[in-house]
Amino acid sequence: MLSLPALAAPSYLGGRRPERPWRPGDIRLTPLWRRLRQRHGLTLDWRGCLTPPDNASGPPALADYLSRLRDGVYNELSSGRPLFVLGGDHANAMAVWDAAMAAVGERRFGLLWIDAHLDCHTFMTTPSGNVHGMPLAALLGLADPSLASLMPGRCRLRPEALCLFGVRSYERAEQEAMERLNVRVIQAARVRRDGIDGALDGALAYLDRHCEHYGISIDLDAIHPRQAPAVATPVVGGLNGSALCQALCRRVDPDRCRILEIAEFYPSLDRAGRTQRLLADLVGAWWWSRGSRRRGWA
Ligand SMILES: NC(=[NH2+])NCCC[C@H](N)C(=O)O
Repeated sequence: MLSLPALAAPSYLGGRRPERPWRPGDIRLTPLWRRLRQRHGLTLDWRGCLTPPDNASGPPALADYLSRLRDGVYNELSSGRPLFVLGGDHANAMAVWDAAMAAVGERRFGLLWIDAHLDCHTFMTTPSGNVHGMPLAALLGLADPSLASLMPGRCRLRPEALCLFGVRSYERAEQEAMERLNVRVIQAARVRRDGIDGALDGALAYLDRHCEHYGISIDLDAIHPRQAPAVATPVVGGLNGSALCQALCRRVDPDRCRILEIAEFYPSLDRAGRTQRLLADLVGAWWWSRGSRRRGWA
């Protein structure tokens, strides 16, 4: 049994609906732990669990949370080991990827962002006011003052080192922002047309040209809502979960990709452990990609 360094970040402060924070070892998450162990030979080596204080809400609480998360991720990555971060809503990404860029070097780092949404709003353009729809704007340096005040660090993601994958729901303003920066966006329709292997090959070949190391951020709503119901903002027509796992396992380069974030996990919305099992398979696919044993890391 191999143990994978992991951080729990069950914050829903930037999300659309509240959710009771879970903890490592939580009995409600048994399908996840069990599948990881039995199918993938993995246990999670919990390096920490960052929970927001009870009844926390509003921007100051979120800013405080993100800064703790950023420090937690940064400390883990400084050890040189790989890391899996399980969230919580996608506002967490502002902390996770800031820390990754600080640890790895901003100019060497890229990001594969697998998501139904573009998550590139600011407080000036958001239709909902939810910060989980804004992390990429913050990371790309497009934040308005209110969004900037939530940011836990100063790193900037280079637009050419970002590739979005599986997108199918967005508003005009964020689409324009992405187009202005010339960010590579591979829409879900394109994935359907080219096949997931071909489309993922394209995404990773693109990142290979623009960065030395990359992270992967998976918003569970990228996947078809029938397969991953435990999300707050489901969108029809998602990626096929098991095909995505297989493609990741075949294509991700374990030497260049050391950090995986899985976000928008709302355990209370799951049905019969479906999302949890898929989540375990995504983690397994990443960890064992290209038959890697990730030697020298763990
Ligand atoms: N991380 C997410 N689930 N993002 C969904 C964002 C939905 C919509 N674009 C909004 O800003 O409200």
